[in-house]
Amino acid sequence: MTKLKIALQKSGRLSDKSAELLREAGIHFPNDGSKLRTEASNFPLEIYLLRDDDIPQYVADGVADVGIVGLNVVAEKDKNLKVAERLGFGKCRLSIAVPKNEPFSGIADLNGKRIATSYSRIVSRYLKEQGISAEIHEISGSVEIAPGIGLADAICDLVSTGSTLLTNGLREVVTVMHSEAVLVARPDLSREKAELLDKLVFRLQAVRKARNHKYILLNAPNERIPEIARVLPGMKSPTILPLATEGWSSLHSVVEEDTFWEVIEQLKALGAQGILVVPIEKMIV
Ligand SMILES: Nc1ncnc2c1ncn2[C@@H]1O[C@H](COP(=O)(O)OP(=O)(O)OP(=O)(O)O)[C@@H](O)[C@H]1O
Ligand SMILES: O=P(O)(O)OC[C@H]1O[C@H](OP(=O)(O)OP(=O)(O)O)[C@H](O)[C@@H]1O
Ligand SMILES: [Mg+2]
Repeated sequence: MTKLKIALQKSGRLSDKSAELLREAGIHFPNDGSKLRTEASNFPLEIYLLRDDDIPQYVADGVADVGIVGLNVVAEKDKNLKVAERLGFGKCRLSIAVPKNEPFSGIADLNGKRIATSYSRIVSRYLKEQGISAEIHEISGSVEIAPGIGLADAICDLVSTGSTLLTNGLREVVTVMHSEAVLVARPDLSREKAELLDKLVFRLQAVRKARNHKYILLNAPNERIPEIARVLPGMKSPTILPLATEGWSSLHSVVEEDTFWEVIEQLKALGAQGILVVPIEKMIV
């Protein structure tokens, strides 16, 4: 039987969330932390646990068929890979930062400067696009220390909360790219493997949509139902059920996580009562 081979980060920022996403998609596999190769028991999937930097190369070489890795690593390694799905976790940005007291009036200030980074390819490409000529110092980690020890004038590294920059006396001045975990695939998969990839993507989408939506139930006077239904269009239209209390109905729908609180405010203003919000496990539209 054909199996799809997937590469996941062994241990790091993406590991737990990658495994959790597969489990939520109903794919079960043993993960005792020491085995670097394992198999799903209920989906034709073989799992390799690797360093994240190696994943694009393994997928490009056909050692693995697909992989979960940060878009930042995909862009840096620059292999011929297809992004099959954005996964919505591991969100961060790749930014240029300078010592906090250093004046910075624009990207042109980087001309002739030394920039320390682990992302030399992305940074070179970016500086070239911007017409800036700077010296790039490639280092593999602890990039934020570079200006403090006289190794560079600026850095380019991943930022999420900004606390690492703050602790190291740096300030973010330019965002080079936004990143999140993505599922990447080799573009030349066999038909059987491409079908398995489609099945996997379908399941991941169902999990992701469910995570981004909530199921909402509320009571409302019948005369307010049309207005409330406009605020809560749901997947097609809301379900409306009569309550035992004369002149009242119960309305069920789905609401997006991002707009959730604004929608609740509007519903309250429209006279909704007894609002219940529950998580959705899977969502297939
Ligand atoms: N602060 C952050 N917030 C959110 N996501 C991040 C953050 N830092 C990194 N990431 C994302 O997680 C990915 C993995 O980061 P991690 O620090 O685990 O990598 P690593 O140290 O290179 O791991 P490995 O040992 O596998 O090489 C990054 O490539 C990026 O996409
Ligand atoms: O903006 P913040 O929330 O502070 O996050 C940014 C830091 O996170 C990442 O490092 P990580 O903590 O993963 O350590 P690593 O460099 O050892 O991989 C990244 O390289 C930054 O140093
Ligand atoms: Mg790495």
